[in-house]
Amino acid sequence: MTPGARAQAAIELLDEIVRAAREGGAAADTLIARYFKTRRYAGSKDRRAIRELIYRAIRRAGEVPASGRAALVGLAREDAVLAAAFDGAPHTPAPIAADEEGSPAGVLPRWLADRIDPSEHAALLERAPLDLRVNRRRADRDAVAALLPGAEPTPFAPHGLRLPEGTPIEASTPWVEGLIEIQDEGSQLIALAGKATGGMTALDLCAGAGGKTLALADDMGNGGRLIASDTNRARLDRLAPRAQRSGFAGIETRLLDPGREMAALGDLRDGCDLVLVDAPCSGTGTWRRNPEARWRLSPDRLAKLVETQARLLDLAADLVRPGGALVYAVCSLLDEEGAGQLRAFLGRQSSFAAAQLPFSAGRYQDGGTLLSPGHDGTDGFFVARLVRA
Ligand SMILES: C[S@@+](CC[C@H](N)C(=O)[O-])C[C@H]1O[C@@H](n2cnc3c(N)ncnc32)[C@H](O)[C@@H]1O
Repeated sequence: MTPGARAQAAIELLDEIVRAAREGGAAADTLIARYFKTRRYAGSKDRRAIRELIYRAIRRAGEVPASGRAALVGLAREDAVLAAAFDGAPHTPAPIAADEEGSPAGVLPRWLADRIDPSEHAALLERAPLDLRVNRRRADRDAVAALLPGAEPTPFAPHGLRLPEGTPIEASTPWVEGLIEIQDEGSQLIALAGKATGGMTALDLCAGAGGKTLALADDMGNGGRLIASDTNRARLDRLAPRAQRSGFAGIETRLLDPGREMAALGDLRDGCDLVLVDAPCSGTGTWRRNPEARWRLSPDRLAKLVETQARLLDLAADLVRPGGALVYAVCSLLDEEGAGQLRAFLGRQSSFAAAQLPFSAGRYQDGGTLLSPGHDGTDGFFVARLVRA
C-alpha cells in the first residue's frame, strides 16, 4: 500500500473508533482486527504502519475528535511526511486545506484536566512495557529470565519480569509451557497486598478473567479455598482455561447478579480471610494501554462507578471474618475512586482500619497507596489493605 492508502485506511478506522467511543461500541484494538480480517491485501508491514498511525492520532487527542480525518490531519500538522500522503490520488485522502486545522493536541479531556497530577500527564500516554508474572508453581524468575532475551526483573514485584513493549511473547517457550502470565507490575502488587497463604478462604469479588485470581492461587500454593466471582459471564468463563494452563485446580467461580450479589455469596458472610475488591472503575490508570478510553469517560459514568465501588466495598466488608482483610483496588488516578472512596468507607465502617502494604512502591495517600506510570512505571492504581477488628 502507498503512504496515501495507509493514511486513508487509518482515517476510515479512526472514524469507526470515534463512533464507537461516542456510542459505547467496541475497543480500538477489536475494530482494527475486524477491519484487517476483510482486507487481506494489507500485508503485515501495512497493518503495522496503519496501526501505528492510528495510535499516534489517538494519543495526541485529549478530546474525542470530530472525525477520523480531523484526528489524522491534527497529526499531519506536526508531521510533514504524513501531510505529504494527503495527495488526493485515488484511494488517498484529499489534500489538507490551508485552513483545516484538525483536532487539537491534548492529553486529557477538559473536564478532567485539573484532576490528575500534571507530573503524570506525559507518562499517562507513553507506551507500556510488557510485564510478566512468573508462575512459581512451574518455574522461578531467574530460570524464566534466562529463556527470554532482554528480560529484566520488575523493580518492585518479586515474581515479575519486564520486556520491551511489543515483544511477541505468545510464541515463546515460557508462554507455551504456562510458566508465565502477562500482568502489569501494578496488578502483581495488588495481588501481593492480599498476603494470601495456603489454608486461607479468599474471594476475588470482581475477578474478571482472573488475572489477579491466578496470582492469589500462586501465593496460596494451590492450597486453601479460592473463589472468583464477577457479574460478567464471558470474562469469568475465561478463567478456567487459564487456570488449567497454569496448573491451578479447584478455583471456584460464581456468577453474580448485579445488585443481588449476596444471593450467590451469602454462605461466605463473615467467613473470608481475604476479600479482594478490584472494582470496576474509570481505568484512568491504564490509558497508556487504552488511550481511546479517555474519550469514553463522562462525569455521569464516573459518578455511577463511584457509587458501585462504594456498594461493593460495603458488600465485601460483610464477607470478611473478624481479623480478616479486605484489599480495595482501582486502576484509577482519580481521588473519588481512590483515597476519597477509602475515606468514605472508613467513615462508614468503623470495624475496619488501614494496614501497611507489603511493598515499597507508590505514594501513601490517606491509608492507601497510589501507584502511577510517572512515579512507579506501573499502570496507575490506588490500593489499600483494610483489616477488620
Ligand atoms: C477492574 S475489572 C477486574 C479485573 C480483574 N480482577 C483482573 O485482574 O483481570 C472489574 C470487574 O468488575 C466486574 N464487576 C462489575 N460490576 C460488578 C459487581 N456488581 N459485582 C462483581 N463484579 C463486578 C466487571 O465485570 C469487571 O470484570
